[in-house]
Amino acid sequence: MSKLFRAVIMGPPGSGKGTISERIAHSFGLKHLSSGDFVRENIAAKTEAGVLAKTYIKKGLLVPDHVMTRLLLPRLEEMTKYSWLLDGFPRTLAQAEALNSACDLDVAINLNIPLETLKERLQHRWIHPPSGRVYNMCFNPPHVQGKDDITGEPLIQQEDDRPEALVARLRHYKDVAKPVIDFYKMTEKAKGILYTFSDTETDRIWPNISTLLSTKISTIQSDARCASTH
Ligand SMILES: Nc1nc2c(ncn2[C@H]2C[C@H](O)[C@@H](COP(=O)(O)OP(=O)(O)OP(=O)(O)O)O2)c(=O)[nH]1
Ligand SMILES: Nc1ncnc2c1ncn2[C@@H]1O[C@H](COP(=O)(O)OP(=O)(O)O)[C@@H](O)[C@H]1O
Repeated sequence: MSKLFRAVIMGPPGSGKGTISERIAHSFGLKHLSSGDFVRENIAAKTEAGVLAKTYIKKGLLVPDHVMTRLLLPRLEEMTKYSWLLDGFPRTLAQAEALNSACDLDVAINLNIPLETLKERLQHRWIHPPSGRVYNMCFNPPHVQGKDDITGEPLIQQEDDRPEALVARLRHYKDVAKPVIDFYKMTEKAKGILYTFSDTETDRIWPNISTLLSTKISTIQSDARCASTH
């Protein structure tokens, strides 16, 4: 049986995690797990964690680590038979440590995108909340302006995508993300899996990520074949 492949993708708001995660899931057959989707599912299901998470999200805050970890780790338990890409978790050092003790990661992708690019992108981002589909008037516009391609339902712009809200979000992101990046650079078990990609265009970053994952996944599968023949 080929060894499973596990990866996380990290980056500031607007850096292209969702966009690139979809391409990775499609190209490599990995399950795309989004922490934001898990949060929304729990809110919709009115679970204890969901009700608590909602109070933080309404204030534009991150959900506390113990709530997020309690919400996410059991979901990963259900995925032990799958290769997956986790998007939106970890966002803090405590989350990175909890994930590291729960499972072995093969790759941690870090997107390093300039502030001006993030502002530009988020000003033109429109989403279809029920499905989470993401559009951008400059990058991947909907067929009909303001309407979701699949359902025709209205698209919205998120409150915290406004330029003035973004500055605060980015400052907070920088504060919490640096210890996570250092964790993947230095921790014995985790180090050596961090790959950072810096550019302003997803279409230039994508070939490099695709090459990295092709190499990593084929190495894991050939190692698994060798192990099974010995
Ligand atoms: N102009 C342009 N827009 C892009 C590019 N890549 C992605 N976008 C668009 C898609 C979205 O409307 C917006 C942000 O992309 P994503 O939603 O994939 O970013 P991410 O998931 O990191 O944001 P989040 O953390 O959910 O706020 O920018 C690009 O290379 N050029
Ligand atoms: N790993 C996480 N740790 C803490 N809060 C999280 C995490 N992932 C998602 N959330 C919460 O859920 C909200 C929605 O997440 P997401 O859909 O990824 O949107 P965004 O990150 O762009 O705000 C976040 O704003 C945050 O409050």
